[in-house]
Amino acid sequence: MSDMQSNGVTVWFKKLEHAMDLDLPGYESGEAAGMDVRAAITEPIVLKPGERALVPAGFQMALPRGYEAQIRPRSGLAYKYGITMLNSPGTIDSDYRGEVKVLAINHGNDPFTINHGDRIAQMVISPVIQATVRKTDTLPGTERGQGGFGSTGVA
Ligand SMILES: O=c1ccn([C@H]2C[C@H](O)[C@@H](COP(=O)(O)OP(=O)(O)OP(=O)(O)O)O2)c(=O)[nH]1
Ligand SMILES: [Mg+2]
Repeated sequence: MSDMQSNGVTVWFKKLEHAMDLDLPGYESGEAAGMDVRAAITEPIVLKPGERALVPAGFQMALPRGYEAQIRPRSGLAYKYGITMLNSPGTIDSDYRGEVKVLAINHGNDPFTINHGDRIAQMVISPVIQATVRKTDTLPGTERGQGGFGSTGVA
């Protein structure tokens, strides 16, 4: 992908031993927001309804400072089988150098098998802001005030 297409943001990947036969995460269409992430496992994982598993993705990565990667569900797996990410969106910090993993959970009614190489999740690269944290005893007032959790009605 050219720098023009990628908005000048480069992400570096290092494949791990157990994933040498797999494609690195990749965009499946020209303007896809997420790169699909594959399961890098030595034997299939069977998730019974309600079960979760930390699925290795087979790579380490380096994001530029000021960016995160979000591990999100694929809607097809969610719709057809109830497979999602328990911590969605999972957060990959730009200073993380461990193997990326996917925390999958089966919210469906049937056991679901994850095989080596399956596209189990997608990963979106996103800018983040690290705010300056300051302490005060008085916050600026607003029209909403403390109203929340449906205070404006439902329809
Ligand atoms: O779906 C995920 C979520 C996290 N991570 C890795 C990358 C991330 O940078 C690190 C820490 O994640 P997070 O901050 O969400 O977890 P934590 O429980 O706060 O752990 P820590 O104390 O290590 O920050 O774990 C993944 O590989 N997959
Ligand atoms: Mg953390």
